[in-house]
Amino acid sequence: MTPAEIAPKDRLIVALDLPSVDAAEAMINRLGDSVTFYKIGYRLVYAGGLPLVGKLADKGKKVFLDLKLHDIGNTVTQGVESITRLGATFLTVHAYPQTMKGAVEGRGNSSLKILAVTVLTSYNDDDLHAAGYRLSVSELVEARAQQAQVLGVDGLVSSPEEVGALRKVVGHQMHLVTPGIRPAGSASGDQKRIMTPGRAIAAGADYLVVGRPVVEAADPRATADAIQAEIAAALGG
Ligand SMILES: O=c1ccn([C@@H]2O[C@H](COP(=O)(O)O)[C@@H](O)[C@H]2O)c(=O)[nH]1
Repeated sequence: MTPAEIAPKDRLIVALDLPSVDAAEAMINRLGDSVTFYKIGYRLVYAGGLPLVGKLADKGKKVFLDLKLHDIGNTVTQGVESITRLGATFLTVHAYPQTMKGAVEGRGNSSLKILAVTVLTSYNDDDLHAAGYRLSVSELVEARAQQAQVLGVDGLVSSPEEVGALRKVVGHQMHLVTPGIRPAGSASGDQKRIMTPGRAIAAGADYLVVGRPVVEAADPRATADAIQAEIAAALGG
């Protein structure tokens, strides 16, 4: 599927960052048919949520498994080989060359897509420097994107701020997936590189990941519907 063919509704990925499988299932029921794509990350996986990947896939939902793997290449390859059997659509790894190479090998010809996390959206230039990097966020994101593309990675996770530049680097062959999304007026929390849903789509993002603004909303379904309407409007729909 080319980016232009992705339906507006399917571009919203709701992060199920909830404390238990029961809480996640309750949220999925509340969101009903308004949300088609979910992200499962550390919080839910370590609370016993991994089987939800298959359950959601069986219900026709897509799942982004946000495990952000990073280890020696052989271990990553073997881990990803196991993950190909779970039914997820996307899996994240950190954008280090050995890690990305191992993940692409492990994914093989399966339908699982590997996304490389370029620079976490909670980091700014000062945070990168404090972690020992000499490059700015935008320089490191672009360098890692180039490496990811050469290694055969399927997509990139970045903030929406980098999406315009990334399109010039990787064209339309890679999925661009952006957390750091904040509807106007919502709290940024620990996110430092943020954009509204409409601006992120206009910048060229394929998929938007939204957690707290939806799952902590008084009315999660109405919030998800409003984000999808903003996405459709930005696409000219
Ligand atoms: O760079 C990254 C990579 C992953 N994430 C994840 O996305 C969601 C965002 O949640 P919000 O509540 O909307 O901030 C969360 O699960 C992160 O682990 C990211 O934020 N930035």
